[in-house]
Amino acid sequence: MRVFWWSAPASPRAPQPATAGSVLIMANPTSGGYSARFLEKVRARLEWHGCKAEIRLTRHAGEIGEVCADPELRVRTLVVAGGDGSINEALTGFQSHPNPPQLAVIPFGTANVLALELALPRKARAIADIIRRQKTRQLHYGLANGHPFVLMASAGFDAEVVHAVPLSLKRRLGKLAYVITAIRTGFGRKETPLTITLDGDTITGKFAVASNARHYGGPFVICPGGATDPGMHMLVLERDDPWSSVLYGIALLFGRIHKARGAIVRPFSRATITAAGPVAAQIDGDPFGATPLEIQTTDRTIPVLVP
Ligand SMILES: Nc1ncnc2c1ncn2[C@@H]1O[C@H](COP(=O)(O)OP(=O)(O)OP(=O)(O)O)[C@@H](O)[C@H]1O
Repeated sequence: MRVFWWSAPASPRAPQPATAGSVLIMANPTSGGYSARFLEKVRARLEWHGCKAEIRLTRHAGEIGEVCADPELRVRTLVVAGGDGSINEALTGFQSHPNPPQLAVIPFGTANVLALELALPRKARAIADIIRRQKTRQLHYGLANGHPFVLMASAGFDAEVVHAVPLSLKRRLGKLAYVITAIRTGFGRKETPLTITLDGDTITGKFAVASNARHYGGPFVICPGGATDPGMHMLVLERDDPWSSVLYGIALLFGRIHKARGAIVRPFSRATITAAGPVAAQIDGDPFGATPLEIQTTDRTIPVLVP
């Protein structure tokens, strides 16, 4: 068996001394599309250019957040090799770090919407060159019940699917697992009306997503502006019965969701999403409990490496 040199990663509780200017790659080996070979190519290219790079594989959920919150973490660039959930962990960890490093992304993950948002390349060499060149943009993010999110926070049908999708199915089938779970969930569920307040205005709907990004669920555009622009938009759908969900799904595929009947897209600074009973919620594609959600835009940013 081939043993890679990083196969025995250091404990996050006993971080190795790290030099300023160095690169730490935190890789989630359970993320969709994970490839040790790909990581090694990125590392080798960086080292070839004289850039010191260490790879650590996570051993449990939450480890990226722990490493990113650790004040002893003193690297110039923290690279997340994983999906949107892993990136959210890093962002959350950075909230507790006195001087967080800049963020870079090696896009694994089932969807990796942030990689689309930042137009990241898919080739190892090109990604290494982004890390090496150090060109940054400011990544804006919002807060949902005080928790940071970079893509979206939502309540309703999509969050129910995120809660229900079995991990084994997601690992086996990737995005198709969400489609299968959506079909299974869609026919048995009870619709719950949501009340959404947007900077004081109240609207009602069955599904609401506060989007900090242009894309949703893949390369599908749902609102203007992106994660590197300030401000957020709320998309509210009036209906979520199975037939309406299919029609909204088609509109989403064609980038026409904002024009669909019963769809509203509005910019906002502060929003709440409430319901008579708890409705499933998600942020950045991972389960996030249930309503009520209190969402706010912030003027906080972190530097992220871009092409
Ligand atoms: N070693 C690990 N074992 C189990 N879970 C992990 C491990 N490392 C990270 N995780 C968790 O896995 C979750 C999902 O990972 P990630 O987002 O990287 O991949 P994904 O689910 O395939 O992609 P996406 O979020 O784009 O759909 C993260 O929220 C993270 O907490």
